[in-house]
Amino acid sequence: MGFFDDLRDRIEATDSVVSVGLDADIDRLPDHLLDKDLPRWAFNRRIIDATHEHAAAFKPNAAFYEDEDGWRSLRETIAYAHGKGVPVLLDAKRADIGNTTRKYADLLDDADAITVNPYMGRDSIQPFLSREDKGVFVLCRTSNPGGADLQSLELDTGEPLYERVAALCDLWNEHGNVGLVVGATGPDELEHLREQVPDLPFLVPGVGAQGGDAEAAVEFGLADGVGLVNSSRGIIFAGEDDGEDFDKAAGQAAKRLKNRLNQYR
Ligand SMILES: O=c1ccn([C@@H]2O[C@H](COP(=O)(O)O)[C@@H](O)[C@H]2O)c(=O)[nH]1
Repeated sequence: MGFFDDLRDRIEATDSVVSVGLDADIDRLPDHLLDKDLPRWAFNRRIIDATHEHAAAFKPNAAFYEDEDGWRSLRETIAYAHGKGVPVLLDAKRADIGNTTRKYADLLDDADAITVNPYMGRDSIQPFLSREDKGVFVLCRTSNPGGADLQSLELDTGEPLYERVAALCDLWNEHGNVGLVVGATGPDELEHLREQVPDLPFLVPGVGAQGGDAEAAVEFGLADGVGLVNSSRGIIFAGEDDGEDFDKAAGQAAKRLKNRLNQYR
């Protein structure tokens, strides 16, 4: 079974396409966790306990773990999520010359899927693509305000660059393990891309804190029912205070998002 088969099973089991983003920003963790050995791990464990029944996947962003304690926290987090039966997508946005990417691809020894950057071309992500049982989500049309600066540049064929990325990803999808990252903040682009590549599942970030379009995320993000709609801060920092109940607030937020998205499935 490949990543997207596992994801389909998980979506069916939880009746959810929610990706819970584990962006465990050390500066936003409740004070009472800061004296723990690994505060980010302590935080994530409680978030996972509170949200896993609503989570089709967990998506830690590597940026929040890139120090010694961070990597230990991330490894514990991934193992714990797996213990709950939840796939883990590492949002790392990696790629480099092939020799270097071969090392980056070791990240997939722990995680089930990864986000990658396509702008160095196929060889720069080939070591990820070759991991047939792992998912590879390629940045296509990102959710940030500057996403259009390069991604929407018109090529000599008249198509925007992000459409060329999507077309290439369709070609590179030899093992059925490729998806695209397309932000919920660009519903028109989501719609065009779904028409262009009907078989590629999307990871759709940008609902929640970034104010993206949840209906479009679901309508166009899923390929034959498979895809992920991510919220990070809107779930894990849903608790407004610094109190003990931060995990309860996260569980409620994950359930609310699941129900909201399910209206459109
Ligand atoms: O286009 C993109 C690609 C990745 N992201 C990442 O998703 C989460 C979104 O967090 P929120 O708190 O829900 O805004 C975060 O890890 C981003 O780096 C994205 O937002 N857009």
